[in-house]
Amino acid sequence: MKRPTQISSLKPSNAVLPHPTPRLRDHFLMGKKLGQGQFGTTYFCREKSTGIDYACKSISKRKLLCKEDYDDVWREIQIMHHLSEHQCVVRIKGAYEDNIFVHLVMELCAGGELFDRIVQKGHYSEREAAKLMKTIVGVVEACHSLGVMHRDLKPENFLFDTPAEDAQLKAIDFGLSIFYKPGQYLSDVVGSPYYVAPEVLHKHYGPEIDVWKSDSGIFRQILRGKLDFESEPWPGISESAKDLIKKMLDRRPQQRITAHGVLCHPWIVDDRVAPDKPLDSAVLSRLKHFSAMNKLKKMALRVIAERLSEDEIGGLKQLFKMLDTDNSGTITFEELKQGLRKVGSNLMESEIKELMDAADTDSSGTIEYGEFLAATLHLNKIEREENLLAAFTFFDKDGSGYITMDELQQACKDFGLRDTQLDEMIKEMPLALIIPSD
Ligand SMILES: Nc1ncnc2c1ncn2[C@@H]1O[C@H](COP(=O)(O)OP(=O)(O)OP(=O)(O)O)[C@@H](O)[C@H]1O
Ligand SMILES: [Ca+2]
Ligand SMILES: [Ca+2]
Ligand SMILES: [Ca+2]
Repeated sequence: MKRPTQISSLKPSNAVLPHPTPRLRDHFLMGKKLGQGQFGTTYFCREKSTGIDYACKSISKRKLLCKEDYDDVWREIQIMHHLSEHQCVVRIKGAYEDNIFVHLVMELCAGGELFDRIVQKGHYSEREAAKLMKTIVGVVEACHSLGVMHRDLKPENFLFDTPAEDAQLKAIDFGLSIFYKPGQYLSDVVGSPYYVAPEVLHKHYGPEIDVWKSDSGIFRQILRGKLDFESEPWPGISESAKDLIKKMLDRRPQQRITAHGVLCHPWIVDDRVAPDKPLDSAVLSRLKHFSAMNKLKKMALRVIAERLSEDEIGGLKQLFKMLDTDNSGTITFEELKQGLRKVGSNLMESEIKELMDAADTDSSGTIEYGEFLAATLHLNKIEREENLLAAFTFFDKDGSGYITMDELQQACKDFGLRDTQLDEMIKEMPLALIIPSD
Protein backbone atom coordinates (compact mmCIF):
# COMPACT_ATOMS: atom_id res chain seq x y z
CA MET A 1 0.00 0.00 0.00
CA LYS A 2 1.20 3.42 -0.89
CA ARG A 3 1.86 5.67 2.02
CA PRO A 4 0.23 9.10 1.79
CA THR A 5 2.63 11.81 0.80
CA GLN A 6 4.16 13.43 3.85
CA ILE A 7 2.87 16.95 4.37
CA SER A 8 5.28 19.53 5.63
CA SER A 9 3.92 21.60 8.47
CA LEU A 10 1.88 24.51 7.14
CA LYS A 11 1.80 26.17 10.50
CA PRO A 12 3.17 29.69 10.30
CA SER A 13 5.40 31.19 12.94
CA ASN A 14 3.16 32.10 15.81
CA ALA A 15 3.60 35.89 15.75
CA VAL A 16 1.50 38.44 13.89
CA LEU A 17 3.25 41.58 15.10
CA PRO A 18 6.92 42.12 14.28
CA HIS A 19 7.80 42.83 17.92
CA PRO A 20 6.72 41.44 21.28
CA THR A 21 4.30 43.75 23.10
CA PRO A 22 3.42 44.46 26.73
CA ARG A 23 0.53 42.45 28.14
CA LEU A 24 -2.89 43.94 27.33
CA ARG A 25 -4.24 43.30 30.81
CA ASP A 26 -1.35 45.11 32.45
CA HIS A 27 -2.58 48.32 30.84
CA PHE A 28 -6.32 47.86 30.32
CA LEU A 29 -9.31 46.74 32.33
CA MET A 30 -11.51 44.62 30.10
CA GLY A 31 -15.27 45.13 30.03
CA LYS A 32 -18.35 43.75 28.31
CA LYS A 33 -18.55 42.43 24.79
CA LEU A 34 -19.52 45.11 22.24
CA GLY A 35 -19.73 43.14 19.06
CA GLN A 36 -18.82 40.03 17.19
CA GLY A 37 -17.39 39.67 13.69
CA GLN A 38 -16.04 36.75 11.73
CA PHE A 39 -12.54 37.22 13.01
CA GLY A 40 -12.78 39.40 16.02
CA THR A 41 -14.75 39.86 19.18
CA THR A 42 -14.80 43.46 20.33
CA TYR A 43 -14.80 44.37 24.02
CA PHE A 44 -15.16 47.54 25.98
CA CYS A 45 -11.92 48.38 27.80
CA ARG A 46 -10.47 51.13 29.98
CA GLU A 47 -6.87 52.28 30.10
CA LYS A 48 -5.66 51.96 33.69
CA SER A 49 -3.32 54.95 33.63
CA THR A 50 -5.77 57.49 32.18
CA GLY A 51 -9.24 56.07 32.77
CA ILE A 52 -10.02 56.61 29.08
CA ASP A 53 -12.41 54.12 27.46
CA TYR A 54 -11.52 52.22 24.29
CA ALA A 55 -12.75 49.32 22.20
CA CYS A 56 -10.55 46.24 21.91
CA LYS A 57 -10.99 43.88 18.96
CA SER A 58 -9.47 40.54 19.93
CA ILE A 59 -8.66 38.25 17.03
CA SER A 60 -8.19 34.62 17.96
CA LYS A 61 -4.95 33.30 16.52
CA ARG A 62 -6.53 29.87 16.25
CA LYS A 63 -8.56 31.29 13.35
CA LEU A 64 -5.41 32.27 11.49
CA LEU A 65 -4.55 29.18 9.56
CA CYS A 66 -1.93 30.19 7.05
CA LYS A 67 0.70 32.80 6.40
CA GLU A 68 -1.78 34.93 4.41
CA ASP A 69 -4.15 35.11 7.38
CA TYR A 70 -1.29 36.39 9.55
CA ASP A 71 -0.34 38.91 6.89
CA ASP A 72 -3.98 40.04 6.64
CA VAL A 73 -4.14 40.95 10.32
CA TRP A 74 -0.83 42.74 10.26
CA ARG A 75 -1.93 44.66 7.18
CA GLU A 76 -5.24 45.62 8.83
CA ILE A 77 -3.25 47.15 11.70
CA GLN A 78 -0.87 48.98 9.37
CA ILE A 79 -3.72 50.39 7.31
CA MET A 80 -5.53 51.61 10.43
CA HIS A 81 -2.37 53.41 11.50
CA HIS A 82 -1.96 54.76 8.00
CA LEU A 83 -5.49 56.26 7.99
CA SER A 84 -5.70 57.10 11.67
CA GLU A 85 -5.38 60.85 11.20
CA HIS A 86 -8.67 61.00 9.33
CA GLN A 87 -11.46 62.18 11.60
CA CYS A 88 -13.91 59.71 10.07
CA VAL A 89 -11.68 56.69 10.62
CA VAL A 90 -11.60 55.01 13.99
CA ARG A 91 -8.30 55.93 15.65
CA ILE A 92 -6.10 52.97 16.54
CA LYS A 93 -4.41 53.26 19.91
CA GLY A 94 -2.19 50.22 19.81
CA ALA A 95 -1.84 46.53 19.10
CA TYR A 96 -1.05 43.81 21.61
CA GLU A 97 -0.28 40.19 21.15
CA ASP A 98 -0.17 37.14 23.39
CA ASN A 99 -0.16 33.44 22.64
CA ILE A 100 -3.87 33.30 21.97
CA PHE A 101 -4.95 36.67 20.60
CA VAL A 102 -3.97 39.74 18.69
CA HIS A 103 -5.72 42.72 20.27
CA LEU A 104 -6.43 45.97 18.43
CA VAL A 105 -7.15 48.73 20.91
CA MET A 106 -8.98 51.59 19.24
CA GLU A 107 -11.21 54.54 19.79
CA LEU A 108 -14.56 53.51 21.27
CA CYS A 109 -17.57 54.09 19.02
CA ALA A 110 -20.54 53.99 21.36
CA GLY A 111 -23.12 55.39 18.95
CA GLY A 112 -24.17 52.21 17.17
CA GLU A 113 -24.37 51.12 13.54
CA LEU A 114 -25.38 53.37 10.66
CA PHE A 115 -28.55 51.49 9.66
CA ASP A 116 -29.75 50.98 13.21
CA ARG A 117 -29.48 54.69 13.88
CA ILE A 118 -31.42 55.67 10.75
CA VAL A 119 -34.14 53.13 11.46
CA GLN A 120 -34.38 54.20 15.10
CA LYS A 121 -34.79 57.82 14.14
CA GLY A 122 -37.85 56.89 12.14
CA HIS A 123 -37.36 59.48 9.42
CA TYR A 124 -34.80 60.12 6.77
CA SER A 125 -34.34 62.71 4.02
CA GLU A 126 -32.11 63.16 0.99
CA ARG A 127 -30.30 65.90 2.85
CA GLU A 128 -29.42 63.54 5.70
CA ALA A 129 -28.41 60.89 3.19
CA ALA A 130 -26.17 63.42 1.42
CA LYS A 131 -24.44 64.25 4.68
CA LEU A 132 -23.72 60.59 5.43
CA MET A 133 -22.63 59.97 1.87
CA LYS A 134 -20.19 62.85 2.15
CA THR A 135 -18.60 61.24 5.21
CA ILE A 136 -18.41 57.78 3.68
CA VAL A 137 -17.09 58.90 0.31
CA GLY A 138 -14.70 61.20 2.19
CA VAL A 139 -13.22 58.10 3.83
CA VAL A 140 -12.98 56.46 0.42
CA GLU A 141 -11.22 59.48 -1.06
CA ALA A 142 -8.77 59.52 1.86
CA CYS A 143 -8.11 55.80 1.39
CA HIS A 144 -7.48 56.19 -2.33
CA SER A 145 -5.27 59.22 -1.92
CA LEU A 146 -3.15 57.22 0.53
CA GLY A 147 -2.95 54.21 -1.76
CA VAL A 148 -5.46 52.04 0.08
CA MET A 149 -8.35 50.21 -1.54
CA HIS A 150 -11.04 49.52 1.08
CA ARG A 151 -12.88 46.62 -0.64
CA ASP A 152 -15.49 46.13 2.08
CA LEU A 153 -17.57 49.29 2.21
CA LYS A 154 -20.89 48.45 3.81
CA PRO A 155 -23.10 50.01 6.46
CA GLU A 156 -22.07 47.56 9.21
CA ASN A 157 -18.53 48.81 8.93
CA PHE A 158 -19.49 52.34 9.95
CA LEU A 159 -20.30 53.25 13.57
CA PHE A 160 -21.23 56.54 15.24
CA ASP A 161 -18.74 57.65 17.85
CA THR A 162 -21.34 58.71 20.43
CA PRO A 163 -25.09 58.34 20.95
CA ALA A 164 -25.47 62.14 20.57
CA GLU A 165 -27.49 63.68 17.75
CA ASP A 166 -24.42 65.32 16.22
CA ALA A 167 -22.27 62.17 16.44
CA GLN A 168 -19.50 61.56 13.91
CA LEU A 169 -19.70 58.53 11.64
CA LYS A 170 -16.47 56.47 11.57
CA ALA A 171 -15.11 53.62 9.48
CA ILE A 172 -14.13 50.74 11.78
CA ASP A 173 -13.14 47.68 9.78
CA PHE A 174 -10.22 47.55 7.34
CA GLY A 175 -9.86 43.78 7.38
CA LEU A 176 -10.16 43.43 3.60
CA SER A 177 -8.31 46.61 2.70
CA ILE A 178 -5.05 46.51 0.83
CA PHE A 179 -2.34 48.80 -0.42
CA TYR A 180 -2.35 49.16 -4.19
CA LYS A 181 -0.29 50.88 -6.82
CA PRO A 182 -1.97 53.02 -9.49
CA GLY A 183 -2.54 50.93 -12.58
CA GLN A 184 -2.32 47.70 -10.63
CA TYR A 185 -5.27 45.37 -11.13
CA LEU A 186 -6.50 42.74 -8.72
CA SER A 187 -8.45 39.55 -9.12
CA ASP A 188 -9.47 38.17 -5.72
CA VAL A 189 -13.22 38.16 -5.26
CA VAL A 190 -13.86 39.82 -1.91
CA GLY A 191 -16.52 41.89 -0.23
CA SER A 192 -20.23 41.45 0.33
CA PRO A 193 -22.47 40.45 -2.57
CA TYR A 194 -24.86 43.34 -1.99
CA TYR A 195 -22.17 45.89 -2.64
CA VAL A 196 -19.76 44.21 -4.99
CA ALA A 197 -18.81 46.01 -8.22
CA PRO A 198 -19.20 44.17 -11.54
CA GLU A 199 -15.49 44.20 -12.36
CA VAL A 200 -14.73 42.41 -9.08
CA LEU A 201 -16.86 39.53 -10.32
CA HIS A 202 -14.93 39.68 -13.59
CA LYS A 203 -11.75 39.43 -11.51
CA HIS A 204 -10.02 42.49 -12.88
CA TYR A 205 -10.36 45.64 -10.84
CA GLY A 206 -8.83 48.74 -9.30
CA PRO A 207 -9.84 51.32 -6.67
CA GLU A 208 -12.99 52.33 -8.60
CA ILE A 209 -14.76 49.43 -6.85
CA ASP A 210 -15.00 51.48 -3.66
CA VAL A 211 -17.30 53.96 -5.39
CA TRP A 212 -19.75 51.39 -6.71
CA LYS A 213 -22.65 51.26 -4.26
CA SER A 214 -25.81 49.29 -4.56
CA ASP A 215 -28.35 47.91 -2.19
CA SER A 216 -30.47 45.93 -4.57
CA GLY A 217 -27.88 43.73 -6.12
CA ILE A 218 -27.31 40.09 -6.44
CA PHE A 219 -24.54 39.00 -8.74
CA ARG A 220 -26.69 38.67 -11.85
CA GLN A 221 -28.17 42.09 -11.40
CA ILE A 222 -24.75 43.51 -10.73
CA LEU A 223 -23.36 42.04 -13.92
CA ARG A 224 -26.29 42.69 -16.24
CA GLY A 225 -29.09 44.54 -14.51
CA LYS A 226 -30.45 47.91 -15.56
CA LEU A 227 -30.98 50.73 -13.12
CA ASP A 228 -34.64 51.13 -12.31
CA PHE A 229 -35.67 54.68 -11.53
CA GLU A 230 -39.33 54.08 -12.41
CA SER A 231 -40.47 52.04 -9.40
CA GLU A 232 -41.28 53.56 -6.03
CA PRO A 233 -39.72 55.44 -4.37
CA TRP A 234 -37.58 56.75 -7.24
CA PRO A 235 -40.14 59.07 -8.89
CA GLY A 236 -40.08 61.16 -5.72
CA ILE A 237 -36.28 61.44 -5.59
CA SER A 238 -34.49 64.55 -6.84
CA GLU A 239 -32.96 64.55 -10.34
CA SER A 240 -29.64 65.48 -8.84
CA ALA A 241 -29.58 62.36 -6.62
CA LYS A 242 -30.43 60.14 -9.58
CA ASP A 243 -27.73 61.78 -11.67
CA LEU A 244 -25.13 61.00 -9.01
CA ILE A 245 -26.29 57.41 -8.54
CA LYS A 246 -26.12 56.81 -12.30
CA LYS A 247 -22.56 58.06 -12.33
CA MET A 248 -21.58 55.94 -9.31
CA LEU A 249 -23.14 52.80 -10.74
CA ASP A 250 -21.53 53.14 -14.15
CA ARG A 251 -20.61 49.62 -15.14
CA ARG A 252 -17.44 50.83 -16.86
CA PRO A 253 -14.81 51.36 -14.13
CA GLN A 254 -12.90 53.92 -16.18
CA GLN A 255 -15.99 56.06 -16.77
CA ARG A 256 -17.29 55.73 -13.21
CA ILE A 257 -17.20 58.92 -11.14
CA THR A 258 -14.26 58.96 -8.70
CA ALA A 259 -14.54 59.47 -4.95
CA HIS A 260 -13.28 62.99 -5.48
CA GLY A 261 -15.87 63.52 -8.21
CA VAL A 262 -18.64 62.43 -5.85
CA LEU A 263 -17.49 64.95 -3.26
CA CYS A 264 -17.71 67.69 -5.90
CA HIS A 265 -21.21 66.71 -7.12
CA PRO A 266 -23.94 69.35 -6.50
CA TRP A 267 -26.08 66.85 -4.54
CA ILE A 268 -23.25 66.60 -1.99
CA VAL A 269 -21.76 70.10 -2.18
CA ASP A 270 -24.78 72.39 -2.41
CA ASP A 271 -26.87 72.32 0.75
CA ARG A 272 -29.97 73.35 -1.16
CA VAL A 273 -29.90 70.60 -3.77
CA ALA A 274 -30.73 67.53 -1.65
CA PRO A 275 -34.31 68.09 -0.41
CA ASP A 276 -34.99 68.13 3.32
CA LYS A 277 -38.46 66.62 3.00
CA PRO A 278 -38.94 63.20 4.64
CA LEU A 279 -38.52 60.31 2.24
CA ASP A 280 -41.39 57.99 1.43
CA SER A 281 -41.91 55.55 4.30
CA ALA A 282 -41.19 52.73 1.86
CA VAL A 283 -37.54 53.75 1.93
CA LEU A 284 -37.34 53.38 5.68
CA SER A 285 -39.13 50.07 5.72
CA ARG A 286 -36.79 48.74 3.04
CA LEU A 287 -33.82 49.83 5.08
CA LYS A 288 -35.33 48.00 8.04
CA HIS A 289 -35.82 44.80 6.07
CA PHE A 290 -32.39 44.99 4.67
CA SER A 291 -30.73 45.54 8.00
CA ALA A 292 -32.68 42.71 9.67
CA MET A 293 -31.77 40.37 6.86
CA ASN A 294 -28.14 41.28 7.09
CA LYS A 295 -28.10 40.44 10.78
CA LEU A 296 -29.69 37.08 10.18
CA LYS A 297 -27.30 36.37 7.35
CA LYS A 298 -24.31 37.24 9.45
CA MET A 299 -25.46 34.81 12.06
CA ALA A 300 -26.10 32.18 9.43
CA LEU A 301 -22.60 32.62 8.10
CA ARG A 302 -21.12 32.08 11.50
CA VAL A 303 -23.16 28.91 11.80
CA ILE A 304 -21.67 27.68 8.54
CA ALA A 305 -18.15 28.61 9.46
CA GLU A 306 -18.45 27.01 12.85
CA ARG A 307 -20.06 23.85 11.57
CA LEU A 308 -16.71 23.04 10.06
CA SER A 309 -14.42 22.69 13.03
CA GLU A 310 -10.98 24.15 12.73
CA ASP A 311 -9.53 20.66 12.88
CA GLU A 312 -11.67 19.76 9.96
CA ILE A 313 -10.53 22.77 7.99
CA GLY A 314 -6.89 22.16 8.85
CA GLY A 315 -7.33 18.53 7.86
CA LEU A 316 -8.97 19.44 4.58
CA LYS A 317 -6.08 21.66 3.74
CA GLN A 318 -3.55 18.89 4.25
CA LEU A 319 -5.76 16.44 2.47
CA PHE A 320 -5.96 18.65 -0.57
CA LYS A 321 -2.23 18.80 -0.80
CA MET A 322 -2.11 15.06 -0.46
CA LEU A 323 -4.76 14.48 -3.11
CA ASP A 324 -3.02 16.61 -5.64
CA THR A 325 -0.37 13.93 -6.19
CA ASP A 326 0.73 15.11 -9.62
CA ASN A 327 0.96 18.65 -8.27
CA SER A 328 -1.31 19.89 -11.03
CA GLY A 329 -3.01 22.23 -8.62
CA THR A 330 -6.46 20.95 -9.58
CA ILE A 331 -8.81 18.62 -7.77
CA THR A 332 -12.01 17.11 -9.06
CA PHE A 333 -15.18 16.43 -7.10
CA GLU A 334 -14.61 12.66 -7.26
CA GLU A 335 -11.07 13.02 -5.95
CA LEU A 336 -12.31 15.18 -3.15
CA LYS A 337 -15.07 12.78 -2.22
CA GLN A 338 -12.83 9.71 -2.24
CA GLY A 339 -10.18 11.47 -0.28
CA LEU A 340 -12.59 12.61 2.36
CA ARG A 341 -13.98 9.10 2.69
CA LYS A 342 -10.48 7.70 3.06
CA VAL A 343 -9.78 9.84 6.10
CA GLY A 344 -13.16 8.96 7.55
CA SER A 345 -14.67 12.41 7.26
CA ASN A 346 -18.38 12.38 7.86
CA LEU A 347 -19.17 15.31 5.62
CA MET A 348 -22.25 14.53 3.59
CA GLU A 349 -22.14 14.47 -0.18
CA SER A 350 -24.22 17.64 -0.27
CA GLU A 351 -21.76 19.34 2.04
CA ILE A 352 -18.80 18.33 -0.08
CA LYS A 353 -20.70 19.62 -3.08
CA GLU A 354 -21.30 22.86 -1.22
CA LEU A 355 -17.60 23.21 -0.57
CA MET A 356 -16.85 22.53 -4.22
CA ASP A 357 -19.40 25.02 -5.50
CA ALA A 358 -18.37 27.68 -3.07
CA ALA A 359 -14.76 27.33 -4.12
CA ASP A 360 -15.21 26.85 -7.85
CA THR A 361 -15.78 30.51 -8.52
CA ASP A 362 -15.32 30.18 -12.27
CA SER A 363 -17.60 27.12 -12.49
CA SER A 364 -14.90 25.12 -14.23
CA GLY A 365 -15.96 21.98 -12.40
CA THR A 366 -12.56 21.57 -10.79
CA ILE A 367 -10.90 23.43 -8.05
CA GLU A 368 -7.52 24.96 -7.93
CA TYR A 369 -5.78 24.37 -4.70
CA GLY A 370 -5.59 28.06 -3.98
CA GLU A 371 -9.21 28.55 -4.95
CA PHE A 372 -10.31 25.88 -2.50
CA LEU A 373 -8.28 27.11 0.41
CA ALA A 374 -9.43 30.64 -0.12
CA ALA A 375 -13.03 29.52 -0.10
CA THR A 376 -12.89 27.18 2.86
CA LEU A 377 -10.72 29.34 5.04
CA HIS A 378 -12.51 32.50 4.16
CA LEU A 379 -16.05 31.21 4.09
CA ASN A 380 -16.58 34.20 6.27
CA LYS A 381 -15.39 36.54 3.56
CA ILE A 382 -17.69 35.23 0.88
CA GLU A 383 -21.31 35.65 1.79
CA ARG A 384 -23.48 33.49 -0.38
CA GLU A 385 -27.20 33.05 -0.60
CA GLU A 386 -26.94 29.27 -0.27
CA ASN A 387 -25.37 29.62 3.12
CA LEU A 388 -28.59 30.96 4.43
CA LEU A 389 -30.41 27.84 3.32
CA ALA A 390 -27.75 25.56 4.72
CA ALA A 391 -27.97 27.39 7.99
CA PHE A 392 -31.72 27.03 8.00
CA THR A 393 -31.37 23.35 8.75
CA PHE A 394 -29.12 24.22 11.65
CA PHE A 395 -31.68 26.52 13.22
CA ASP A 396 -34.53 24.18 12.45
CA LYS A 397 -33.59 21.83 15.28
CA ASP A 398 -36.60 19.53 15.09
CA GLY A 399 -36.58 19.40 11.30
CA SER A 400 -40.14 20.64 11.09
CA GLY A 401 -39.42 22.86 8.12
CA TYR A 402 -40.15 25.91 10.23
CA ILE A 403 -37.89 27.87 12.49
CA THR A 404 -39.77 28.50 15.66
CA MET A 405 -39.29 31.48 17.90
CA ASP A 406 -37.72 29.17 20.51
CA GLU A 407 -35.20 27.83 18.04
CA LEU A 408 -34.24 31.30 16.90
CA GLN A 409 -34.00 32.47 20.47
CA GLN A 410 -31.67 29.61 21.33
CA ALA A 411 -29.52 30.34 18.29
CA CYS A 412 -29.36 34.01 19.15
CA LYS A 413 -28.31 33.18 22.67
CA ASP A 414 -25.61 30.88 21.35
CA PHE A 415 -24.36 33.68 19.15
CA GLY A 416 -24.60 36.49 21.64
CA LEU A 417 -27.38 38.53 20.06
CA ARG A 418 -29.50 40.59 22.39
CA ASP A 419 -33.21 39.83 22.74
CA THR A 420 -34.24 43.25 21.50
CA GLN A 421 -32.28 42.68 18.31
CA LEU A 422 -34.06 39.38 17.90
CA ASP A 423 -37.47 40.99 18.27
CA GLU A 424 -36.54 43.56 15.65
CA MET A 425 -35.29 40.87 13.36
CA ILE A 426 -38.44 38.82 13.60
CA LYS A 427 -40.75 41.77 13.19
CA GLU A 428 -38.92 42.87 10.09
CA MET A 429 -38.09 39.51 8.62
CA PRO A 430 -39.77 38.64 5.35
CA LEU A 431 -41.74 35.47 5.99
CA ALA A 432 -39.98 33.75 3.11
CA LEU A 433 -36.87 33.64 5.23
CA ILE A 434 -38.46 31.76 8.06
CA ILE A 435 -40.45 29.36 5.94
CA PRO A 436 -38.44 27.84 3.09
CA SER A 437 -40.23 27.84 -0.23
CA ASP A 438 -39.99 24.10 -0.96
N1 LIG B 1 -14.33 50.86 17.74
C1 LIG B 1 -15.42 50.16 18.05
N2 LIG B 1 -16.28 50.62 18.99
C2 LIG B 1 -17.40 49.90 19.29
N3 LIG B 1 -17.73 48.72 18.74
C3 LIG B 1 -16.91 48.20 17.81
C4 LIG B 1 -15.72 48.90 17.42
N4 LIG B 1 -15.11 48.15 16.48
C5 LIG B 1 -15.87 47.06 16.30
N5 LIG B 1 -16.96 47.08 17.08
C6 LIG B 1 -18.02 46.06 17.15
O1 LIG B 1 -17.48 44.79 16.90
C7 LIG B 1 -18.04 44.21 15.71
C8 LIG B 1 -16.97 43.45 14.96
O2 LIG B 1 -15.94 44.33 14.55
P1 LIG B 1 -15.29 44.20 13.12
O3 LIG B 1 -16.33 44.42 12.09
O4 LIG B 1 -14.10 45.07 13.06
O5 LIG B 1 -14.85 42.67 13.22
P2 LIG B 1 -14.53 41.65 12.10
O6 LIG B 1 -14.26 40.35 12.78
O7 LIG B 1 -13.49 42.20 11.21
O8 LIG B 1 -15.92 41.56 11.37
P3 LIG B 1 -16.30 41.21 9.88
O9 LIG B 1 -16.99 39.91 10.01
O10 LIG B 1 -17.26 42.31 9.51
O11 LIG B 1 -15.06 41.21 9.05
C9 LIG B 1 -18.60 45.39 14.94
O12 LIG B 1 -19.64 45.01 14.09
C10 LIG B 1 -19.07 46.30 16.08
O13 LIG B 1 -20.32 45.88 16.57
CA1 LIG C 1 -17.10 44.33 10.06
CA1 LIG D 1 -13.35 42.58 9.03
CA1 LIG E 1 -12.19 26.38 -10.82
